[in-house]
Amino acid sequence: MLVEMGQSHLFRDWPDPGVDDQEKLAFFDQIKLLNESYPGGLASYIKTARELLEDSRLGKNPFDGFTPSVPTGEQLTFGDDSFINFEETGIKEARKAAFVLVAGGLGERLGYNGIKLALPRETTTGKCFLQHYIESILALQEASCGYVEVMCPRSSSGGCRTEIPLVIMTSDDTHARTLQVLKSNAYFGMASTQVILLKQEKVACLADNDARLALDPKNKYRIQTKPHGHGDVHALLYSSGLLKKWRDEGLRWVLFFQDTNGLLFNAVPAALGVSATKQYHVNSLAVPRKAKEAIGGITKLTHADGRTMVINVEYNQLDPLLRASGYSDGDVNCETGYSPFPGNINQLILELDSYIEELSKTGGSIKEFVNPKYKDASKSAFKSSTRLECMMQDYPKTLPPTARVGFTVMDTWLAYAPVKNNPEDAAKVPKGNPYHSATSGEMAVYRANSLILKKAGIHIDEPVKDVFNGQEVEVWPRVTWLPKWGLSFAEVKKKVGANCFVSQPSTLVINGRNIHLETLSLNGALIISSVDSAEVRVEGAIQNKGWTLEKVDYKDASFPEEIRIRGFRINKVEQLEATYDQPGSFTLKPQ
Ligand SMILES: O=c1ccn([C@@H]2O[C@H](COP(=O)(O)OP(=O)(O)O[C@H]3OC[C@@H](O)[C@H](O)[C@H]3O)[C@@H](O)[C@H]2O)c(=O)[nH]1
Ligand SMILES: [Mg+2]
Repeated sequence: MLVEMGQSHLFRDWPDPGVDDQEKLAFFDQIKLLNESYPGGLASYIKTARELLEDSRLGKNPFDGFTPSVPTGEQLTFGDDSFINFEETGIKEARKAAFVLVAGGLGERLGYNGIKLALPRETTTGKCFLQHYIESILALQEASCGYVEVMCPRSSSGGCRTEIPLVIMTSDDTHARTLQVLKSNAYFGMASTQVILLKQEKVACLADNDARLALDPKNKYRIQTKPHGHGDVHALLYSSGLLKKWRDEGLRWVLFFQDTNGLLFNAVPAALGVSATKQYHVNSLAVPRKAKEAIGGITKLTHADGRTMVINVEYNQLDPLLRASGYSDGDVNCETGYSPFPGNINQLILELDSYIEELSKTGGSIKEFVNPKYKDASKSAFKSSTRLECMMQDYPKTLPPTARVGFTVMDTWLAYAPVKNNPEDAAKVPKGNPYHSATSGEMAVYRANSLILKKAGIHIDEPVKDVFNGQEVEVWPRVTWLPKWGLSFAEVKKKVGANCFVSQPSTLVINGRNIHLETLSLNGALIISSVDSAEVRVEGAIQNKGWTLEKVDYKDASFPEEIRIRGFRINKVEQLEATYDQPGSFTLKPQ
């Protein structure tokens, strides 16, 4: 096959039989793996690569024949009646959902040495993204089962058996460390069988326009490989057999999400509610997008022949597409101060039946692209080897016109704060655009929680502006809570009274389910923990020196990397710590 596919250069320098035989056999083991892990095998990979490389060489526009325009979608406003209704519907549906986390990426832009899932989402509690995700899914599971028990009380005797599956797609770069974090933390409270790891394989690198495979510079008996992109998740899910198993178990939805968005679960219940209400086959979550922000734009594409689709146009392709379509300024903000195209946050909700139907046709393969960096304008040679890539959000590209494809826009403060950029690059982001750094990711958690409490009626001080690692951010009170404390806005409202106050320098950690803030006035730090069977009312004024933020320079190697990249550490000067580990009713009333 390799010879037929024009790959004889791979063997050209091989010594005679008897020399390096083990290495030669290992070469064929690798070929076998590359062949098996690609839909249609290596021959198909090479054939597609030739076509895409030729298109790239000719400078063909991948959107040739399509005209972009701004699509209309569902716009949600946090906290209004429709939002609250969507959240309630979403929580009911959650027990019919499976979650899929794509976490095979290296995070090259962030440059962190560990896996991104193990990074703290915020450093007040120090809980990592993975723990927060798992606790959020468990909270959804319990809340969703609560509805079942109310609807059919007989099932309550044996408790709710639903376990919402969590699939994590890993790669050789992340697999072992992801498994290790899960195992050493008892899967953060999930059953170990509830979490399924699927490892994506890398794909062969291409050395030239003829799609000759590139040899590993360090080993002439190995082919160089690189990641194929998060689009692999569809083929992996399909070949794993999980989708059909889920369908047989009565599941209806598959929710895809990415490694470092600390706000995502603020948006999940309502977004799922939109999918269920509108019966969307595909629902993409979006936020208002700043021009040139490194997030894809959701775009309506209309072909000359009348076909239309609503699809993500990746951030590096939006500007050229707009320029080629008569928008001479390209990717710019409109009068609202935002790009007219909603920004894709790559949280997709797919309806399971139609997903299986589509994958039965495609096997899960996703439209690929190639992005070679040429040596010069002749486009005859590459600076370094390239490979085919694919993106999970390109899934709708092959759907029939009858498919119900929609999107849901929410506020950025509520739904999106990824950690993708290292401090140096973040500080260079155009003014007014989000930093997407560890600093902004953590500050966004405090801001969102503060704003949610504020909307629920608590008086919260205005934030102060401060600069960490060269990035100016708003610093709100450091408020965090367990997902099961405030899974939805309705839930938060039930637990806070109108006469509460939290000052700007304060820290409030809510570590329990049934904690009611009745008349709390906080100026300092309060860490309150309780078991589920304890009901705690918090009343009165709490005043102490609290927890302060101290600046840390990202170049200061005396601090651990996860602290340096955010530019501050928390100095725990003084706090009131209250723990309720017995069932019963309690009141915390310091004065
Ligand atoms: O091969 C890969 C590459 C990436 N990934 C995962 O995919 C997720 C996204 O990766 P990146 O953070 O590199 O993605 P990007 O920032 O380039 O863009 C992505 O997020 C923002 C959206 O607006 C873009 O449309 C989307 O492509 C991460 O969770 C990463 O771990 C894989 O699982 N495998
Ligand atoms: Mg990337």
